[in-house]
Amino acid sequence: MRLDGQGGRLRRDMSKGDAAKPGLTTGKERVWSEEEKNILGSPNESFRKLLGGTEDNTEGAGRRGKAIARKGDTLETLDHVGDNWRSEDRLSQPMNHHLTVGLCAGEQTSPRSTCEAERCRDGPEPLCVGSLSNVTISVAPQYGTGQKMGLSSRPRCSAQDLWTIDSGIGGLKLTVTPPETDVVPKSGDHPRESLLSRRGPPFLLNSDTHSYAIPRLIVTQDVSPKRCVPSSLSPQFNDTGFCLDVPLSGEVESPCSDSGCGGSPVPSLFLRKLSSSSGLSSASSFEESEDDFIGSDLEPAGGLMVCSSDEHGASSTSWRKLKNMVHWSPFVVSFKKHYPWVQLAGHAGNFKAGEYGKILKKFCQCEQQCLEWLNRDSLRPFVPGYYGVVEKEGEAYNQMEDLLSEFDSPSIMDCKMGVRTYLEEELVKAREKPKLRKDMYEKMIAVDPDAPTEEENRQGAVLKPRYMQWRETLSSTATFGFRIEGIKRADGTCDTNFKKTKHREQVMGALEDFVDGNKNILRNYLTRLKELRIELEKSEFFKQHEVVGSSLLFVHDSSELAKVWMIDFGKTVRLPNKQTLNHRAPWVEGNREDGYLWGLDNLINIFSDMVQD
Ligand SMILES: Nc1ncnc2c1ncn2[C@@H]1O[C@H](COP(=O)(O)OP(=O)(O)OP(=O)(O)O)[C@@H](O)[C@H]1O
Ligand SMILES: O=P(O)(O)O[C@@H]1[C@H](O)[C@H](O)[C@@H](OP(=O)(O)O)[C@H](OP(=O)(O)O)[C@H]1O
Repeated sequence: MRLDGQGGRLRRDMSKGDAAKPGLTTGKERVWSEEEKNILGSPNESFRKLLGGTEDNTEGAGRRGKAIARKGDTLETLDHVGDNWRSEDRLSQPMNHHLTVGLCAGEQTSPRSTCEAERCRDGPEPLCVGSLSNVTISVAPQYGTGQKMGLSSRPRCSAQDLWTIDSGIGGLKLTVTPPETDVVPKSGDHPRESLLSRRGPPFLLNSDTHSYAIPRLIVTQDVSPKRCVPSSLSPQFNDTGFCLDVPLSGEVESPCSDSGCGGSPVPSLFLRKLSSSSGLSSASSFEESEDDFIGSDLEPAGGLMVCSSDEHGASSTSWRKLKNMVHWSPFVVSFKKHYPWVQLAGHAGNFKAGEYGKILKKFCQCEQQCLEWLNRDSLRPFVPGYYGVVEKEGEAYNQMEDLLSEFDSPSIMDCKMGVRTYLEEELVKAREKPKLRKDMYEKMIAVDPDAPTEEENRQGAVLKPRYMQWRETLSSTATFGFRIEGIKRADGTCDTNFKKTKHREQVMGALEDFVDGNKNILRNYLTRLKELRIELEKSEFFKQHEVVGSSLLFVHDSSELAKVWMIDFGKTVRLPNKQTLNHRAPWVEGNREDGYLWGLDNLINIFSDMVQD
């Protein structure tokens, strides 16, 4: 259930300390919705933004309520009495932490017992839960850097304190959930779906109207993500196929998999225009307006898909993106520059254009938590900057750095890393609840009509792990621990026909073509890959995560600037019980090794050979 200001809720007026008194007025509790992100308070508080709260509309009681608001870098709880909101407490919100808010209001006959039953006690910010559900607000990283969070004016969460506040709104208490919680949703949950439809995103930034976060209030019963336990079962899937009598399905759930879109990589390009900035304008001139986009959602990605390529080769494009450029010397001069945004691989419909230099990728909790962590990890220079979650047209997106923005007519390559492309938990799920995939069968026979077993031909479908394993062995994933997913050359042509690029010579040929024989670019890539390896070997994040389906994005341009970043953390999951991986050991189901570093070693070897040749 989401608090959206629509539904009123009967509640007992606990005012004047007389909580248990029968016959108290009942009224409607109102919760501020996203649309009610008013600027509150007096003029000198005009930067305060309401994040969420409750209002007691008890008849005769006047308007009373409590809310959480943001002002500058601090969060505040606000008391609302009569027509005015006043600031009550200031909270320093730790970066990247989620706030859990307990609304102590509702039909409460025994506040004391509720208070005791829940974790209302002295100590660091009790989670104060009344008869209403918890509310989760998440806060964007830019919210502030304080380490401790204060509480409302009632630091001791006694029953008396709780239920005698103001007009009877039981209190609005905050607690911090550390970010180091496990990120894997409980088995059976599709994280993206569960987040968006079951309990809503933990926080949404409204990209259209604000340059900073305006979280929504979301009611949730369960604020801590669940983890799937690795299977102790031995592998049952192999290349010989699956002979299970199972229903056909368009989807096998997996973290952040977007099966609904079919799963086919669809190169697409955003065609967009950024608002022009004028001469000596300030930072605001960098902000783009959605209205400035050329065209709108003509294809599922939300941008314009003007380039596509298929299994059979390249296609050229007529795309372009306009970007504001500001030169700071000797004068600030702005002009528009054309550069492309291309989605080389991945699920169609996953991306939208974001603010200046940023892109939006469909929200995925795994990815969000990884990006948050990675942005604080030693791997920071090798991942896109992360800018929180934004909402656009009713959907949640992770906002991240557009890695193409610093390049001129970039050449791009996506390499999927690791020896396997499915999580161990996907195997477990597929065993427990096998679902046949007709779409995957069709993709399979399009590449190799002889690949399916007789059984699979009869069924006209395959299981996802079977398809994934077939893709791995057909390409260089199984033999080298990486595979090329797609290449976009400087001339705009795209190629995603690498499903059968398996052998070293084939890989080298593709790389040679990608850099157009330019040894300097190869050398620059090699340097960057080696730097990445050093950081990966040091990284705490990397040690503690099973990294599956993640890619390295290679980008260079004619200036010979050549960079590599890690992208796609939709299937990167934290290991339980302080387990760590070395990312080079062979995978045996249960050990969760992913072969990422082994793949990187091989990639580095290939680049080294090519540089020397
Ligand atoms: N931060 C970024 N900057 C620029 N381009 C990006 C960025 N992230 C992704 N892309 C582009 O989008 C493509 C797909 O990205 P990504 O792998 O994250 O998507 P996905 O839909 O999760 O993929 P998959 O289906 O493999 O899980 C990349 O190949 C790249 O072309
Ligand atoms: O590249 P192909 O041959 O099109 O195959 C897809 C690819 O393996 C994706 O990585 C995978 O998504 P995940 O990595 O998110 O599982 C997708 O599964 P899906 O269709 O279930 O989304 C596959 O269909």
